[in-house]
Amino acid sequence: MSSDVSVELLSEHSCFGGRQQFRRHQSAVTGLPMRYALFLPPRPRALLVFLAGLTCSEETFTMKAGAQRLASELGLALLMPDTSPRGAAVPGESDSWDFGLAAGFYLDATQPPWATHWRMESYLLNELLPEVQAELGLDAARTGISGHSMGGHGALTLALRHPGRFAAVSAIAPICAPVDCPWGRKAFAGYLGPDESLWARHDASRLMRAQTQPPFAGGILVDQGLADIFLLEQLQPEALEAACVAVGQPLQLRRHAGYDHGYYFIASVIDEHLRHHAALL
Ligand SMILES: N[C@@H](CCC(=O)N[C@@H](CS)C(=O)NCC(=O)O)C(=O)O
Repeated sequence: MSSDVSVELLSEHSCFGGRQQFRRHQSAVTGLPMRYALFLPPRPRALLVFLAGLTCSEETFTMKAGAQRLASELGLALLMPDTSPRGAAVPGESDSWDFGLAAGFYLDATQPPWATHWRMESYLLNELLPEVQAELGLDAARTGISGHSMGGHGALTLALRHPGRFAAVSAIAPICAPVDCPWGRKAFAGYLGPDESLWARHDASRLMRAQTQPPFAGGILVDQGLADIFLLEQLQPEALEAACVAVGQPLQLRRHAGYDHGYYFIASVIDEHLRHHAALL
């Protein structure tokens, strides 16, 4: 258990020789209590942050992906943050499933009424991650990031926006070009306002194109199901692929016939993501 008294252990479960914990702590950044899940293998030698998608919480990946068995074997601690602040009672926060609650998009909102609490980027980078890294004695060279859908967007953009903070990156069915898709446009308009020039700073494909040299020498792994109903309109992996080609960034983009957007797909490819990170961290 964390030695930090401000971290509350909500539950703990033995799991593949390690411990699956659910925790809550008070965030100064969001001004709210925040929940997260942490899987601790018997001998943690690296840390993988996994960001979940729209409608999810810290429980979703933890309970559905089946990542703990191999993570335990590889010595990977797994950190699963929540997908937005909760409990702020911002008017309209639960009006739609793709904006507000469980739809934080891993950025800091600048627009009222979101800007006060919806600060997931600063919360993750300046608060949660340093806290967990310090507890485990693991630095950035031993930290990777991955995610699914909105969380894949989060993994790619946070790694690109914060060079040196993550030594490995991967994503499963990520939103690759949010400036050009309905989910991204709705979120960015609401959280960042009407000036679209500011949106590009949170768009993985545009951020990649702006690189002067390939940022991830170890390569990026992306898996995408071809029976994913969100593929064409929302996810657009071809935009990330083209951006990586343009800057010489190695990208392994694997397209899987028959797989949809859900956790059966994630469970089917998660082992290779864990191995990707374990090899680089
Ligand atoms: N709420 C939407 C879909 C939301 C959705 O597919 N969310 C994805 C992330 S974008 C997810 O992981 N959902 C949780 C789950 O499948 O357990 C719907 O019902 O059509």
